[in-house]
Amino acid sequence: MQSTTYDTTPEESSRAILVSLVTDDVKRSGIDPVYSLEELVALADTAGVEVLSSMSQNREKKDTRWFIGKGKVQELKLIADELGANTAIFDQELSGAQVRNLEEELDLKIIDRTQLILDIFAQRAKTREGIIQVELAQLSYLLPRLAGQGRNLSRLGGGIGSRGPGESKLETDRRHIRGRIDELKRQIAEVEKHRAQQRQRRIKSGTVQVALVGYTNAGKSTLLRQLTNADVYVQNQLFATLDPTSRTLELPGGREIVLTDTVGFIQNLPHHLIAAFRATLEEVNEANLVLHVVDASSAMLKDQMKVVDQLLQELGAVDKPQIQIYNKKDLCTPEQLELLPEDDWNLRLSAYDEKDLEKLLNRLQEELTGGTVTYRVPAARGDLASQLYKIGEVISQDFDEEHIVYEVRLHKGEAEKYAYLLEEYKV
Ligand SMILES: Nc1nc2c(ncn2[C@@H]2O[C@H](COP(=O)(O)OP(=O)(O)OP(=O)(O)O)[C@@H](O)[C@H]2O)c(=O)[nH]1
Ligand SMILES: [Mg+2]
Repeated sequence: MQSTTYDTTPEESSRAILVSLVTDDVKRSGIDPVYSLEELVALADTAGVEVLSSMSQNREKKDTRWFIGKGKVQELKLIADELGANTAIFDQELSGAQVRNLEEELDLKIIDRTQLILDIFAQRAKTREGIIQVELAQLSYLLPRLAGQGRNLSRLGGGIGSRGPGESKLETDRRHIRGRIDELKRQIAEVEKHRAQQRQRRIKSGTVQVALVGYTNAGKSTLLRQLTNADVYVQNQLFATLDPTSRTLELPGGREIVLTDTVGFIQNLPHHLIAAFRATLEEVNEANLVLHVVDASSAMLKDQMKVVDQLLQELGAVDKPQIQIYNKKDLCTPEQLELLPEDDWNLRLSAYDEKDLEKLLNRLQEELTGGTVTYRVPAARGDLASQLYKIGEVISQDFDEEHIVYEVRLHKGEAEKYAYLLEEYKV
């Protein structure tokens, strides 16, 4: 089977003007358009695009033909000419027809936020799994936009936004792309199966899993590196991490746990991307404990936490015991620090402060190594057995007349939540 990498080196550097349209829908969505545009600058920067200028328009609704108003299109044309731009990046999703119209009118490469994010992911994808997932997301995004886009893409050559399926791909018909999508889905199903087997093995071996999740650039990889000396990529860039990395970590009491770093979240994360990365993100669902890493110094802290919570909800991981890690404490003003809660479930720290790391380790030790309890469960009740694995680490199991006797070391948070279900089987 042919393998495809869309990670092409830009032939010409992209010089872009960023465009945001603030419609009533955007206002209602609760997304701060100013912050979103700032984030688009960071995304463009991460993708290696030179940002020349940005503009935004307030409008009740988007224009069907041009997305922004016709007058604004002309303004964009003037600015682009004056600054020598070759690209315009829109902060909201465009339809295929809008892209085509804008490209014809402006003679600029037109891309939107989703495409930019997909592009960054394509640059970053290194493992087979990551590459398959990105390609699936790109094709799913492209398929409904295919009509009429081929000409433009082939005309515009390399650079940002062309890391999508290239010219030769676009000459092939939709059926071909659908076939490829099916093939990728099949491969992802295989990946999922493989991951499920790995998880099963880990569960059997009683390994305690802790997942680092959080907004992009919050400091997840830094924490993993600081705690485990893992050689992971830390960058002041968005989406530095794409593929989950796991490392074992020894707690102060000597117990080993597995700590997993995951892909960062962002507001308006393209839907196709979430769908394609489900297998990867599913790791979070298997964790016994979630560490939600937050950049406490960010002015958008609340919004970023909300985005992460929503995504955890979508993944079905919202009920996991979760400790909020308010990271980058060293960058916070005293006023910011004062607003941050601190208790068992909320820790303030700096990933670069040894004392803080010790504090975190002690907290993990406390959370993951509670007391042990013995349960005697009918052998036929597999459903109860799976509950047992949720509330703690099974240290031993013995058969006893159609029953299984489990010795379980309870995880503090989970035990409180689920243990009552098993109360009657306690020995
Ligand atoms: N001052 C300070 N900087 C930090 C701290 N933790 C992380 N950083 C910096 O924040 C930036 C992002 O860190 P990463 O660890 O790459 O962030 P991440 O959450 O893994 O980001 P993605 O992989 O993009 O989701 C880097 O420049 C780090 O050096 C901290 O406690 N204090
Ligand atoms: Mg990272």
